[in-house]
Amino acid sequence: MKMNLEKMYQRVDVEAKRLLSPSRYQHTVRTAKTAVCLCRRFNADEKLGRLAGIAHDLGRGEKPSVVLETAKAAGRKVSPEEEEHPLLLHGWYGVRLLKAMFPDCPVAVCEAVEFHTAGKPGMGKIAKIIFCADYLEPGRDHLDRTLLEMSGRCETLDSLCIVVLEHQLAYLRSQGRRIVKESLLLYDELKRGSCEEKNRKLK
Ligand SMILES: Nc1ncnc2c1ncn2[C@@H]1O[C@H](COP(=O)(O)OP(=O)(O)O)[C@@H](O)[C@H]1O
Repeated sequence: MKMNLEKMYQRVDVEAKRLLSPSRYQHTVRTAKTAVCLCRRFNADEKLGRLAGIAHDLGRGEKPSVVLETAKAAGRKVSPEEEEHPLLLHGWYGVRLLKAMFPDCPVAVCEAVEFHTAGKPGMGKIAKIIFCADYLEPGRDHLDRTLLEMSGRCETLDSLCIVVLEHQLAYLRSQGRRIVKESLLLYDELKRGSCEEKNRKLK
């Protein structure tokens, strides 16, 4: 029999508490709550958003070197950015843990966990919500008034993703960090979509 999403949430919550530091666990709880708010705002399934929120950092408790070795041993293609900064692989690792617990975990939740750090073009609604919720949950140090005001004004989930991505990419560039290709492709895709939307409205 398929386990329901509430039971899955409760089991992942216990696992997240066990695997993560107290502050990282609190971040996952706030991300789940923020995800529920975004699901209501953008008309997505709240139960999926809540589960993906509590699960998104399951892989964050493992040492980055172990995650990198596991990825290589499993035959996953590792990009130069991931090789240099294996923390980027914690979403991939987290999905392995999640699927080991629930082989029938919903695809939308797995996608959200796997791609929550850098995003990827074509990702679905729940993945976009977790991408934003992870960045905008109220405990984040980088939140300032401008970011909160801009986020609050967004009428669509895609425009919220653009605000989050622009903030995140500007920060990474200011630190001289290499940016993952998928983030740039996602950004292009979202910007193209928003131009098409504007053109449609003008017609
Ligand atoms: N698009 C990206 N390209 C390159 N590095 C990134 C990108 N997005 C996030 N990172 C880096 O990956 C690491 C993990 O990100 P994240 O999971 O958001 O960490 P945290 O939850 O601790 O803020 C961070 O060091 C972050 O700077």
